[in-house]
Amino acid sequence: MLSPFNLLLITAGFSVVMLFVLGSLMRSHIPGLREWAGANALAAIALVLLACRGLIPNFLSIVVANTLAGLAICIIYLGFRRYYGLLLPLKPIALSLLALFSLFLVFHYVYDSIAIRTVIVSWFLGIYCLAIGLLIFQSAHRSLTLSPYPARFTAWVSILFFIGYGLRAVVYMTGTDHLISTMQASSWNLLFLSLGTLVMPLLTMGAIMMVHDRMLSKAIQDANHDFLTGAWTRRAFFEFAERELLRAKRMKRSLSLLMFDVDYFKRINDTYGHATGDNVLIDIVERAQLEIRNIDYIARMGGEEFSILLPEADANAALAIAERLRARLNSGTSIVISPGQQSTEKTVPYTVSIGVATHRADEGIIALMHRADIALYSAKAAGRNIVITAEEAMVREA
Ligand SMILES: Nc1nc2c(ncn2[C@@H]2O[C@H](COP(=O)(O)OP(=O)(O)OP(=O)(O)O)[C@@H](O)[C@H]2O)c(=O)[nH]1
Repeated sequence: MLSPFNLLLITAGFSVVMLFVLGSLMRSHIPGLREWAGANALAAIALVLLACRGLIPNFLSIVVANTLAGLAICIIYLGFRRYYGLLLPLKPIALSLLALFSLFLVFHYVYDSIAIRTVIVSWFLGIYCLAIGLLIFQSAHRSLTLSPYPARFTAWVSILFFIGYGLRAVVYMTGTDHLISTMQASSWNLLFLSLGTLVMPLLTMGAIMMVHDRMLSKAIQDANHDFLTGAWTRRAFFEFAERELLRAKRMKRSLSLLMFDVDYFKRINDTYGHATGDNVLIDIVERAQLEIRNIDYIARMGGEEFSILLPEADANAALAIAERLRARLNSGTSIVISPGQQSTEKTVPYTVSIGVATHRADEGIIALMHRADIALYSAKAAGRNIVITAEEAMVREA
């Protein structure tokens, strides 16, 4: 039967269930999870204390229970701040909780009024819900997201709860409903308690959706980006290449490909160490990014081999970009070498060889890559630190 007692216990049960769901996500180490779990544990205790009204001392079922409910919403709010990497305003939050606790003491032991206490706790919870909603709306752009839906859902749910708590405060401030006990089965009380049962589960569900979204975005980001250089991975490259090839065919536009490889990279590793070799790879991608347009894609295909896909670049444009790139990378790089605490800077000379191919009608991406690859090998055979086109490579081979 729908009674305040049952509603409070059902909500406590929801919070316990949420604890298990949050627990299953803990190993993702996404900031905020600990706070949300802590808040649900506190909410479950607060709700059981509230439900035990009359069975346990009033101090526990009124003052402690409501302060714990307030603490739970504060911690949920802190969880969202942590999720977005924001500072935690612990002092104002502690002060607001102290105020809540003190007001409950006053309006129970000095001037006993359940209506005033209800108004106070409704404002308290409502304002924190509003703060959560506004925080998410303002901070959503800070987070790596796949879809805006989880954050929007959570923010709107928080705003709706703010409205619900505001209405509850108004109803008891104006005496629209005359509250004698929290366990009173009046329509207003049941309505607000029912609404209250949804707060923790829905805010937690929103948080879980946001955690999932971040986990998925991070997994996709990791799968698509080379961990060392930040360039696209081979996997991502093929995706883009297929898409750009279709677009080039459809729009009858050019598409070119550069394949390049560091010359004598093994020697660089052997002379300066593997860490310096890594720095050379990072430097290559940083410099190449400056040379290419924002519609181009640079990918690390493996080891010291890279590809650059050049949409809307014909053979002449591709050759010009390749020459510019070769010249830029040929200038040697200043690399900070950090043995222990001391860091020294030295110039590590390196060069690259580049093969260029421009898409031919009815050619697939594998065939295009193959021709660029042959051009690259031809550049290596020609002495390295040189750009060779696929057409030139064919002439050289003949
Ligand atoms: N530092 C570093 N070295 C790598 C990485 N991946 C591959 N290598 C090294 O790159 C070197 C490639 O050597 P080779 O294939 O002989 O090519 P190369 O010395 O550049 O010679 P050419 O390509 O013929 O000019 C090997 O020594 C690999 O160990 C990496 O992520 N970091």
